[in-house]
Amino acid sequence: MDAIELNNLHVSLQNKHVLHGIDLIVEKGEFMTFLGPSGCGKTTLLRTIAGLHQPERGVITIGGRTVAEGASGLHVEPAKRGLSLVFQSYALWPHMTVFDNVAFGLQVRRMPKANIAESVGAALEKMRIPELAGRYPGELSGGQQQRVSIARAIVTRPEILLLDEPLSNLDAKLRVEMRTELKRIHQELNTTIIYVTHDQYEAMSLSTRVAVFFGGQIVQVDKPRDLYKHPRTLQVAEFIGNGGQHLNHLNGRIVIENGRRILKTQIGLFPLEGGGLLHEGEVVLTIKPEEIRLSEQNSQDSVPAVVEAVFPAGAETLVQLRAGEAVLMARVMGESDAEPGDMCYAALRRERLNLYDKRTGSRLENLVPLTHILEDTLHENRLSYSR
Ligand SMILES: Nc1ncnc2c1ncn2[C@@H]1O[C@H](COP(=O)(O)OP(=O)(O)OP(=O)(O)O)[C@@H](O)[C@H]1O
Repeated sequence: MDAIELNNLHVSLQNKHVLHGIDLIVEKGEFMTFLGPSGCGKTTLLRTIAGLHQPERGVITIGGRTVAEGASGLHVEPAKRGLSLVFQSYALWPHMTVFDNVAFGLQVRRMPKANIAESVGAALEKMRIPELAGRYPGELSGGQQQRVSIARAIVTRPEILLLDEPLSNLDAKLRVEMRTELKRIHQELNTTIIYVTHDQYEAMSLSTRVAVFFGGQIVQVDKPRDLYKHPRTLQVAEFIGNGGQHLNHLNGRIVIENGRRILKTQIGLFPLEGGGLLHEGEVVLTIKPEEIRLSEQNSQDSVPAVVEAVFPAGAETLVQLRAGEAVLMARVMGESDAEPGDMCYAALRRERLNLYDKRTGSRLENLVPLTHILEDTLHENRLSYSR
């Protein structure tokens, strides 16, 4: 059974229409991340699932049970939805010890004292902080407080754990540490997790699937690697992976010549395979810097290039190339011995190129993979390409 099903959810807050028709199925045991820029509605959706907001339209089903319905006004209260919510701000009670903070939810449920002690002990153990039981929140570091807030959320053994940017108040080192902990907790508890973040790295490294939000809508739901390989829109492509930093964009045009569709770009001509966009039109070709390989050898998939600049950055080196009329950024692992002025070939991974309709920003899914570049037309192309 699916853990959560959202059907055509619309949510307004103080007369502001924040969520515009959300459809989503979260499967049992998933680690689903809501990813998107600030203000796109991720937290609002999380809180609506938790029962802190009521949708004006649409239906929320948790474990097969309808817990909210806009049309009828049905609203199951948060405590009866079988889920726990962890806030960015930890929200611990300062006047209570760690033990009492974690025990609170069990005391409310009138669990016998001995069982409470056992459950709290197990939750603190799971978060690797049993020695902190007697301390007050004010005596803890940010990372320790966040561990306590997660212990408090898992102590009731919820079916579903909702985490709202739980790592955003932690410093970089603690974030890495807690990310590892969250992955472990998910594997050990096998709980369904919904996680809100605007950090692509967190989303990619933790999730089984990622839902990408823009402007109150979900624009793509995919496994991290599929999202990375084939963002569905240009907007998503720019947001994913380094926030789109250095993503190479090439303007191009699809033309039909002798019954064949040809993509004309500043770096060459590409014959196209597949369906989609049957007419001629303006497109954008995106190439990730890590998918350009520098080579001394020419090949079917490479274009001649000149090194313009080299930017060593420790674990990787960015190499700026000029290919035809275009500037391309390539990312090379480790050090590179390339030097400005070097002639080389930029080999492209064809299956990783993405083509987008320039007008709508949508990916032309059926037009990839591209077949090899027509080398004999490169020269002609440079002369004839015009936007
Ligand atoms: N209580 C509220 N009343 C009115 N508008 C609100 C309220 N809460 C959020 N909003 C608005 O709803 C929109 C979505 O906010 P939300 O907090 O869900 O975004 P988010 O994607 O989680 O952003 P962030 O990453 O900054 O937390 C924003 O434009 C915000 O200003």
